[in-house]
Amino acid sequence: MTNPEGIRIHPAVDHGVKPGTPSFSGGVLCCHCAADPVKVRIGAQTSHNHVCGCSKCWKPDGAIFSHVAVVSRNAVEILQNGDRLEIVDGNAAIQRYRCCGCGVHMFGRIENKDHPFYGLDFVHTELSDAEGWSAPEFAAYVSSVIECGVDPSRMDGIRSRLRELGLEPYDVLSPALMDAIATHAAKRSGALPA
Ligand SMILES: N[C@@H](CCC(=O)N[C@@H](CSCO)C(=O)NCC(=O)O)C(=O)O
Ligand SMILES: [Zn+2]
Ligand SMILES: [Zn+2]
Repeated sequence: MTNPEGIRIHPAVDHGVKPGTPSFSGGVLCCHCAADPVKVRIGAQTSHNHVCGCSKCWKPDGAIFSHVAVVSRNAVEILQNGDRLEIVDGNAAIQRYRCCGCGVHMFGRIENKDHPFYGLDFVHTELSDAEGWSAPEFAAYVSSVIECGVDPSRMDGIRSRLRELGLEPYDVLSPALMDAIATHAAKRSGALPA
């Protein structure tokens, strides 16, 4: 891999995307507090893992993208120090719970039952030291990195690097997820049978 500009997409993919293990069944996410971290158990394999350039998702220092996947909300269990979790933005579609000590987002939850992704929580599996989590499949909200302060002149290089890593860049979500959102909307409007 070339990466002559030294673009740092995210530490989990910067040295190549590692494949997941289909039989993998979960692990424990820990926040970055050195002592007594918040811990959240994810009791299932994740899906739709992607890197996300939006300004709302949590990114580790130096990374241009977050690394985020979804899992059933029923598989998410707070194990310790849940009293340190606070909602970042109660008006957002995804209510992200961050540790008030270190700022790391532990999970994001959708409470609106009409949302196309209701029932799925958003999680950052890099917070677990277990191996086998699903691999990122694409890059979402790529143009949004400009909203986070990336100079627009860097976008060609960033998109090339994403393609080199096998993470096709999209300015919203992948076609499969956009089709799922549109199908949900069509069923609600009656344009397609429910
Ligand atoms: N340009 C905006 C985009 C923010 C955005 O819509 N983010 C998406 C993807 S997050 C995970 O893939 C989203 O669904 N947000 C809902 C929410 O954050 O509640 C920006 O960069 O801010
Ligand atoms: Zn913390
Ligand atoms: Zn995002």
